[in-house]
Amino acid sequence: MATAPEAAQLIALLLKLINAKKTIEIGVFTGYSLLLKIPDDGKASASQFYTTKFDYSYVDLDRDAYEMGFPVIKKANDEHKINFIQSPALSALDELLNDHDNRGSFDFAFIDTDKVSYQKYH
Ligand SMILES: C[S@@+](CC[C@H](N)C(=O)[O-])C[C@H]1O[C@@H](n2cnc3c(N)ncnc32)[C@H](O)[C@@H]1O
Repeated sequence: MATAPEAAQLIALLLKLINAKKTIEIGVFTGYSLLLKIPDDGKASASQFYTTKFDYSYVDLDRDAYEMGFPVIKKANDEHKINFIQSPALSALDELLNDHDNRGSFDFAFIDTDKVSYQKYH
């Protein structure tokens, strides 16, 4: 299920207020909430995922739902900015932390995934 519009607007406002440059979203579904997080000058690619300091990464097990929302992402001209990682969240996060440059480097994280694992994501 996608984020409620009013929660999404709050997230977008917070991101603007803190001028977030590096963010991660765990739980993408069709991508509704990811479109809120990318400023006009944002850019990311799969090869940059573990290394850049200016990055917008999105992790989800399910690529099919993301593909369903992809035409809207394309219409917004944001497809080249998105680093979609198809992976279980915990292994993606573990891999991310293997690169010490990533530790403490994210300005914002939106966790919107399996609720029973939330404690493990911190
Ligand atoms: C509530 S939806 C995300 C909604 C999205 N943030 C939005 O606002 O449009 C939850 C998503 O988490 C994904 N998910 C569930 N368990 C996961 C896991 N262990 N690792 C990665 N993704 C997972 C599901 O495939 C689903 O797409």
